[in-house]
This record gives sequence, C-alpha cells and structure tokens, in this order.
Amino acid sequence: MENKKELRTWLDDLALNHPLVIAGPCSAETEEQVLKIAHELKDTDVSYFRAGIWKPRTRPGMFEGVGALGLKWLQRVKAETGMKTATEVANAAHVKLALEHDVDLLWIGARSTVSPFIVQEIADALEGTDKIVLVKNPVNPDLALWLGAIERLATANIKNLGVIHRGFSTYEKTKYRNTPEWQLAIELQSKFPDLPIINDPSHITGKRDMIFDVSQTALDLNFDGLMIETHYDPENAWSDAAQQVTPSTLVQIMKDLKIRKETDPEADYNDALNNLRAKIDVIDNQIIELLGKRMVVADGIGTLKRQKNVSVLQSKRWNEILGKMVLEGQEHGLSEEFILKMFKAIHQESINHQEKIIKK
Ligand SMILES: O=C(O)C(=O)C[C@]1(C(=O)O)C=C[C@@H](O)C=C1
Repeated sequence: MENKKELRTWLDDLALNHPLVIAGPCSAETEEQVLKIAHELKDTDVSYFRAGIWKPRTRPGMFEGVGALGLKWLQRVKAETGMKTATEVANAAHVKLALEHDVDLLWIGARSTVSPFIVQEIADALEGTDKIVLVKNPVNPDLALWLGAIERLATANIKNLGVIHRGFSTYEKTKYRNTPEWQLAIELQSKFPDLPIINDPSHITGKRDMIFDVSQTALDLNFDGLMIETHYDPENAWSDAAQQVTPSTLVQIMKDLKIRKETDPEADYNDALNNLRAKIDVIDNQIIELLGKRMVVADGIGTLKRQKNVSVLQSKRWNEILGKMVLEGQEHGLSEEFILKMFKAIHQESINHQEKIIKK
C-alpha cells in the first residue's frame, strides 16, 4: 500500500475545527446508561459515540459485553443525539450485526490485529464498505503487523481507513497500562502521513489523571484525534473503571488541550528555526563521528581479546559504564530511560564490531 492524499478524505469531509473525538463508555451496560452518557456528550466536540458491545477480556468470568442487544441502543443514540456511532468488531458475525445496525465506525481491537486470520476474516466481511474502519495497534510493538492489517482492509476495497494508537503490552510494570512507544506511531506517520491516526489515551494510561498529558503529547505529535472512554459514573463502570472520565471532564480536557499547527509562515520564526536546525545538523555529524571513533577503539579491544582468547562480553565493566553514564546524563538533563536505551544500543554495536574480529 502507498500513501495517498485520499486516505484523509473521510476525515477532511468532517470539516472539524478541532481534533476528531470519539467518546463514550468502555462498555454498553444498560440502555439507560448508554443514552444518559450520549445525551451528556451531545453538544460537545464528540463526533462519534463509542461503546463496547463485545468485550475481549483477559480472563474469563469478567463482564463480556451485552452483545447484539446493545446495537439497538446505539441506534437510539444516533436517532436522539445525531452523533455517529462506533464499536469494536472481532469477527465476521460482529461485522454483520454492526452493519445491520448501521454502526458508522468500526474498529479492530489490539488483540485482533495480532492475528492475520482474524483481520482477514473481518476484511472479507467488510469488503467494499464505505463505513470508517480503524485498526488499533497490535498488543506487541510490531509495525509490520499493524500495517499488514491496514493493507488487508485496503485490499478488500475499504477506503475510509485509519489507525488507533492504544499503546503496547510489556512484561515490566510501567506507569502506563500500555506503554506508548511513541517512536512506532511516529514511524507509521512518516510512512503514511495521510493515514488518519487517533490516540487512545484511556488504554495507554489506564488512569484517568494521566489522560490529559498523553492527549497533549499526541496532539504535539500531529495526531488527528482522540478516543477517550467516558462514563457518568466512572468508579462504578462495569469495565475499565480506573480509566474512564465523566463527560464534563472530557469537555474540560478538550478545552485545555493546546492544538498545534504543523508550521508557521512568519519569516522571523523560520529564520530562527533554520538557524537552530543548522546547529543540530552540525551536532548530529559530531555524534556520528564520535561513535565511529568509539567503534575503532572497540575494534582494538576486539583484536586484543582475540589474541588472548577472552570473551567479548564484560558485564562488570559494562555495568560500571552504564551506572556512570546515567549519572553523567542526569547532569546534562538526559533521562535515565534515554541513557539506558542509547548506551545499550552502543554496547550492542560494539559487541557486533568485536564479534566480527574475534570470529575471523
Ligand atoms: O571494555 C571492554 O572489554 C569492551 O569490550 C568494550 C565494551 C564497550 O563498548 O564499552 C564492549 C563490550 C563489553 O561488554 C564491555 C565494554
């Protein structure tokens, strides 16, 4: 698949003067709950009312959604509020029911995107639809799998496509429910700059008090919209209670978010920017030059080790370097996370260099 301007048509046609907002409860619980939330969201920035009808749960025995019954409630939402509707589909039967009930936007969840079989089944069931279809990132940070799902849908002649960035599962506990790995979303945007990309801060954070911050980062990174789980009584929601916000909090979040433009035509701004970018170019070249020099030294160590038959990996020395560099980094305003990532990459490159020499 190639990037093309037309990928944005469905979004441009909405002619919004703010980011696209998809909001509503994690799960449709009762007809009253769905309609109460929908009416509270009616005159806000929300264009699409979302509600989970079928809920993929990690463990059995949890609330798994009300099923097809909830689709009737979504129809009432559309009739009574004028908002369009959105839900997750995870198989061909869901697609059939969602289309029969005229759901306007369907998304494929992270646990489905990981399975090309499921994605293909959904693509076949949706073939030729003019509904909007969004693909959440797979639970594992695999850009090819994410794009592969989009390609399957495009091949099934589905034109109104987009992606939802909901973060990635990790073994280690972090402050996020699903770590954002912004780099992946940035890479996706550089490959497909016209493919609409929506951020899902609810699933990234898992906590309502972090939603604003992640939403702002997303807008700073040119995301086109936000999907935010919203419930009038979040604490008592039947699923994902910790990450839902009330409709009034959502309105406040949208008010407080700063919307950035892609660029500014003013000459002074562009002169100053170009000046600073020239400095960055010089420094980037210096970094590469220094890294090259470091690898020449590593090659020397490799030759020495080869002569004495000593192993490449020297964990004690390596841990000393890491510890020192984290401290050094702090003094220069560099985060521990960045220093560890960068030096681990440098270490690996040094090992690769030495491996080439020692294996000769
Ligand atoms: O000090 C060494 O023995 C090296 O090989 C250098 C180096 C490094 O690049 O800093 C590389 C591999 C070792 O695990 C430790 C450190």
